[in-house]
Amino acid sequence: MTICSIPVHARIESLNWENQFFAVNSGILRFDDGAPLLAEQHLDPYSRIQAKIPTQQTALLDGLQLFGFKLVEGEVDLAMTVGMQNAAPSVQLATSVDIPVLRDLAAKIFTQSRFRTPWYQPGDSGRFYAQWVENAVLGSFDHECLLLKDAGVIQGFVSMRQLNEREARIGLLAGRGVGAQLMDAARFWCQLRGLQILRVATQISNTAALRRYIQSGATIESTAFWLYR
Ligand SMILES: CC(=O)SCCNC(=O)CCNC(=O)[C@H](O)C(C)(C)COP(=O)(O)OP(=O)(O)OC[C@H]1O[C@@H](n2cnc3c(N)ncnc32)[C@H](O)[C@@H]1OP(=O)(O)O
Ligand SMILES: Cc1cn([C@H]2C[C@H](O)[C@@H](COP(=O)(O)OP(=O)(O)O[C@H]3O[C@H](C)[C@H](N)[C@H](O)[C@H]3O)O2)c(=O)[nH]c1=O
Repeated sequence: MTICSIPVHARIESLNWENQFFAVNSGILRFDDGAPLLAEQHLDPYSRIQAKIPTQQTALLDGLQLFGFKLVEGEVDLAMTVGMQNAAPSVQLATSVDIPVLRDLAAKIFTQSRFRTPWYQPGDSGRFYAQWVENAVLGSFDHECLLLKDAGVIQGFVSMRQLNEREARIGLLAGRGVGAQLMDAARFWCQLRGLQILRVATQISNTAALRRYIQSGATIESTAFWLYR
C-alpha cells in the first residue's frame, strides 16, 4: 500500500472558552478551500486539536488520520418541525435555587461525551455538563432551562437556545422515563416564540436519546465524526 499525503485545507481557531475551562491549549480545524494547506508545524503548538467532519467526507477522514488524528466520537444532528398544535406542558423555568441539584444531575447523567478520558481529565466531562446546565439557568450560554418536577423533585430538564428568528436548539436534555414530556416542553417553548424548527444533537452511541428524538418527530439531518490529535 502506498501512503501519500492527502491535502487538507484548514485554519486553526483557538477554543478560548474550552481552554480556560479545561486548562488546556486547544484549537479546532475550520475547513476552507481558501485556507492554507495544513502542515505539522501549524498543529504542533497546540496540546489538542479538534476536528469535526461530515461522515461522508472520507477523504478528509483519511487525510486527518495521516496527521495522527484519532476518532473520538460520532455525532448525529436531528431536526423537527415545531407546528402550532402543541399542548402546554407542566414544566417550570429553572432558577438559581435549582442550580446545585441540576449541576449534580448533569455531572452524572451524560455518560457519553467527547470530553472523555484519555483526551480530557477524569471528571472533566461531568464538570463540563454541570457548568453547561448552570449557564443555561443563568441564560449565559443556552437561554433557558425547563424543569419537569414531581412533588417538588426534579425528574428531568431541557435547556433551550434560540438560534435565530426561525430555529432553536436543545442544549442538554435528561430525565430517565420522561424524555417524551421534555421534548413536548421543548416544542412548546419554540411555539411560544414563533419558531419553526427545533434542532438537537447527540452522540452516535446514545441509542436511547436517538430513539426518543425520532419517536418525538425528529429526523436525522447530518452525521459527523469528532477527531482529535
Ligand atoms: C441533547 C442531549 O442532551 S443528548 C443526551 C440525552 N440525555 C441523556 O443521554 C441522559 C440520560 N438519558 C436520559 O435522560 C433518557 O434516557 C433520555 C432523555 C435520553 C430518553 O428518555 P426516554 O425517552 O424517557 O427513555 P428512557 O429514559 O425510558 O430510556 C429508554 C430505555 O433506554 C435505557 N437507557 C437510557 N439511557 C441509558 C444509558 N445511558 N445506558 C443504558 N440504558 C439506557 C432506559 O433504561 C430504557 O430502557 P427500558 O425501556 O428497558 O426501561
Ligand atoms: C457550557 C459552555 C460551552 N461552551 C462551548 C464549549 C464547546 O466548544 C461548545 C459545546 O460543544 P458541543 O460540541 O455542543 O459539546 P458536546 O459534544 O458535549 O455536546 C453534544 O452532546 C451533549 C450531550 C448535548 N446533546 C449537546 O446538545 C450536543 O451538542 O460550547 C461555551 O462556549 N460556553 C459555555 O458556557
